[in-house]
Amino acid sequence: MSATKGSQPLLQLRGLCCERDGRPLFDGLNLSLEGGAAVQVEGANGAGKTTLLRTLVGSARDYRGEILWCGVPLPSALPQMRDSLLYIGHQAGVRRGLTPLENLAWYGAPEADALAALEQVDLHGFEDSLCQHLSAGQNRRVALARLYLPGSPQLWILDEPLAALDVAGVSSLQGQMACHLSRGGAILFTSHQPVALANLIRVDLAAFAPAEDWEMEACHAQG
Ligand SMILES: Nc1ncnc2c1ncn2[C@@H]1O[C@H](COP(=O)(O)OP(=O)(O)OP(=O)(O)O)[C@@H](O)[C@H]1O
Repeated sequence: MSATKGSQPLLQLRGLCCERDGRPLFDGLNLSLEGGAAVQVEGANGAGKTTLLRTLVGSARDYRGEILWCGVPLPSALPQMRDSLLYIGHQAGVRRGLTPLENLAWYGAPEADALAALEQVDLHGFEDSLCQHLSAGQNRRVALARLYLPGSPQLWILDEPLAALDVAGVSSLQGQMACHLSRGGAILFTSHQPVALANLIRVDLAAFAPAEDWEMEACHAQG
């Protein structure tokens, strides 16, 4: 599978394999992602989606295979990649003891930009409320407001960005993702639900699950 359109992909995975607790989650994962394209990583609970994303952003280093940023392998390319990366993980990175405005300021957003972004995610009127007093969906919106700030990095890696969002929130986010792609950005994200985007490659980790003989061997070892 390939999301490559031009000469040099932004991100390439070659034969990627991740294990946890001695159990292979996926193996032989190949992927290319270039500007203007999106990849949706799918898979059952526990398939390894979050593990994959954490591996790609350099939070987990125990993998086999190669990850390349603009043709240069990680980990040496990690600093360059992080300069062009906006990662929103499963926990969303919202500081619950701060307000939405303070959260965006923590990421360096000027107040005018932060206010505009919070308006875009429909948090007008909640800018100065403590995040610990906001709902799950509102906290997800605080995290996603970073996607609406000007000068967004080229590569977005998003773990379950649609989780906890209502219908209007999903629609707004899909629009923002499409806008990012139209500007030449690239997105790799996980989601259990369908996402309407042009130029979307869907990757099901089940296709890269370990061969059954691994499970057979495990059974024999136990028996
Ligand atoms: N640090 C860790 N130590 C041990 N096991 C781990 C660790 N991180 C993840 N795992 C295991 O790896 C498997 C994959 O977890 P992961 O969170 O990547 O799945 P996922 O596909 O994102 O699942 P979900 O859809 O439920 O979010 C799980 O069985 C999990 O228990």
